[in-house]
Amino acid sequence: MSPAIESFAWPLSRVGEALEAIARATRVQVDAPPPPAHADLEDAARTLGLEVESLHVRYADIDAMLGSVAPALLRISMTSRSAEQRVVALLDTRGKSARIIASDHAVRTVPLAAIHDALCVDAERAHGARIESLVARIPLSSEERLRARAALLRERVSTLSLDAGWALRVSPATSFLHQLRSAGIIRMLGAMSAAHAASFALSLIAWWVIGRGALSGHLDRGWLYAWVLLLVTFIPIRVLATWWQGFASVLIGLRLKRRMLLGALNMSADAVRGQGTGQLLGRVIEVDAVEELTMRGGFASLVALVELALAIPVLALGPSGVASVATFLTWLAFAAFLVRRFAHRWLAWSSSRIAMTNDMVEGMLGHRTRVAQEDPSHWHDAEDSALATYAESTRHLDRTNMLIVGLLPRGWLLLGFASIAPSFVAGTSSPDRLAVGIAGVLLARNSLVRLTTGITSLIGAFAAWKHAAPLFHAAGRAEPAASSRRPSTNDSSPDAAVGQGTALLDAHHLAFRYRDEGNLVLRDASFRVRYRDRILVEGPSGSGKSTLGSVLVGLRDANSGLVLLNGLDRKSVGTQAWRHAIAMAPQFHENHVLSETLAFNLLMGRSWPPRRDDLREAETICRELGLGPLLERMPGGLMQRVGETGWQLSHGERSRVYMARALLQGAELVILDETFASLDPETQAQALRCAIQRAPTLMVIAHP
Ligand SMILES: Nc1ncnc2c1ncn2[C@@H]1O[C@H](COP(=O)(O)OP(=O)(O)OP(=O)(O)O)[C@@H](O)[C@H]1O
Repeated sequence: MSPAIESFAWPLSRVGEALEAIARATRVQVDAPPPPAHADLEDAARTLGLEVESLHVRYADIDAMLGSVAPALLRISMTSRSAEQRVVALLDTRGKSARIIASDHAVRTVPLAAIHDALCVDAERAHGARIESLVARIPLSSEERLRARAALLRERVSTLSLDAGWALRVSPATSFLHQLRSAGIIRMLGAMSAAHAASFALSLIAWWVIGRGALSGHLDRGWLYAWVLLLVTFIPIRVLATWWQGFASVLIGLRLKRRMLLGALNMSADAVRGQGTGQLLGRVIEVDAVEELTMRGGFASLVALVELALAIPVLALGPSGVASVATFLTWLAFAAFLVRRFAHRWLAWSSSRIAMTNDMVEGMLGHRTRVAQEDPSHWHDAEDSALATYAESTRHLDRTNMLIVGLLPRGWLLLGFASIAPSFVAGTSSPDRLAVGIAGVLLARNSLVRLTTGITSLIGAFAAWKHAAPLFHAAGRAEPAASSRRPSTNDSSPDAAVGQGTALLDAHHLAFRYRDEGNLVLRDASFRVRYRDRILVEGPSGSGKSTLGSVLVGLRDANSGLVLLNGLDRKSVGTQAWRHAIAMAPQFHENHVLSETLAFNLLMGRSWPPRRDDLREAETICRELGLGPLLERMPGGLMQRVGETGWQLSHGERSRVYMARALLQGAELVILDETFASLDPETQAQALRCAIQRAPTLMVIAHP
């Protein structure tokens, strides 16, 4: 390894500082306060507006990874085994070189190959000696020996996996503008607008060159060459503008999708349940429309505005400057009136369309009930009336759209030429001014064509946005969870030195009702859960046991009262850290087996892909819960696909998968809500033994 890389790298103990340096260099959160010294890497990154993704990569793929992973913290191997491990703060890569932030905070450029070598030192150390002795036995020149050694080493380690460190991504929860800025998209849009303006300016000059020659009746060779040259220059500029536009739209679309996905995950469980599947599906469908229409409309409108801004001074330079500009501005006012009307109609049309989607999905879900309970002659009444409303609003919309698309550009062409016609007829203006006047009219017409397409798409995007916005805003609610860490009995720091008898969770006078005017489900509930407690919560059906569980775990907020975890409320701890500390296996009807492998379903609380240790632990817990025979029966074992499209787990098997999933989260308190109800007495006893043994603190909710 090049010693320079090692000396530029940060010791592992300063990895938080390296993270902060990258956040500042990439301008993610310039004003963010430094993360608390005790925060782990994931929490610290979140405070800085970044997401951390562990990098596990095969040696054969290291080059490909280096080309696309920046910014990242790369864990390099040390030349001396005793030295402290170090990380390279990779800022970005350009061709064969990379910019890194050295541990003295200076930005340095190093060869990418040096970082590659630094990542491979351990593998070389492990296998190099054997390969060396093998190559030494073959009669080769020294150059051939080097090549053979490198090829054999590559072959030997190519399938091995390397824990390469962490990729850093701007969190989709940070301000969207911030995300665009840090990805360089704003700069790209600026360059695109400048390229469009340059291409319009070129086309105007080209028009002036050819137009004045044609109108004055003599076109010499020099002017003709100039005209051809202008047209040729126009092509690369236009290609560049289109390329930037396409690239920016892909990057913006990607960020929009990630933001919406986070928003969907951040929505509260009750909000999701309250809205119903139809509404939610409608929102998700609208996300696509927002993306599609914003891209199409946004770029077209941006280009149209550049054209408009150029058209007005060009019109003013024409033969009837003031009259032409005044006519154009009046026409624009008329266009604004039509567009406003179109916007109203689109909103009405889009609401009835979305209502129909919602009703259709809800109707499909409740189809069997309808078949069983409704008189067949009334099955389609609601759909007929919704269709009639939809058809009516479509008719209104189409009429205004026809006026906008058909009348606005053509009407202007007539008015524009009419405004310069008097000076043309009277022959009072020079050919130069006449050429410029005609160019102005045509340019203004082009801007109107583009503006009508752009604005109609933007209105569509706005209507779709009204439905998708809750998802977008929900993403912004991701709270900075770095204010505290997970409480852990394994933690050796003094404030976490806990043992049996220490309070883990305190509930003070909890009250909860589902609806403002509804009955209290929890009333003045106060209790304490200590570390290592094993608690049984019993009560009749409907008495509020599951509700209590969901309040403790942080799925619902109590209307009054307080829950404290190690003396801190949820706001101070942070939702993320709270959920790390308290895990629940909800009741059967609120829990799900996803269509994925069994391992995925078990290890949902851990990083994916799983490490070997995670898989081993998952299998051990499954066997302790009596799922051993099932693992033997399933051809894929832990990697067997389960869920709707896979192996259908029985009721009792599923409840133990939920239990294992909760136990595998490494939480301090595990709440099992009626998880044992579906098990036979022998399996029940076995599963309970496992839960008691595995959960640091356990709360079991059950019927008496
Ligand atoms: N989303 C909701 N909106 C209104 N009321 C609800 C809602 N969810 C639950 N409830 C009501 O709150 C009360 C407590 O429900 P909860 O599920 O907590 O009871 P439980 O003790 O766990 O019952 P069981 O033992 O039958 O599972 C019940 O009367 C239930 O009908």
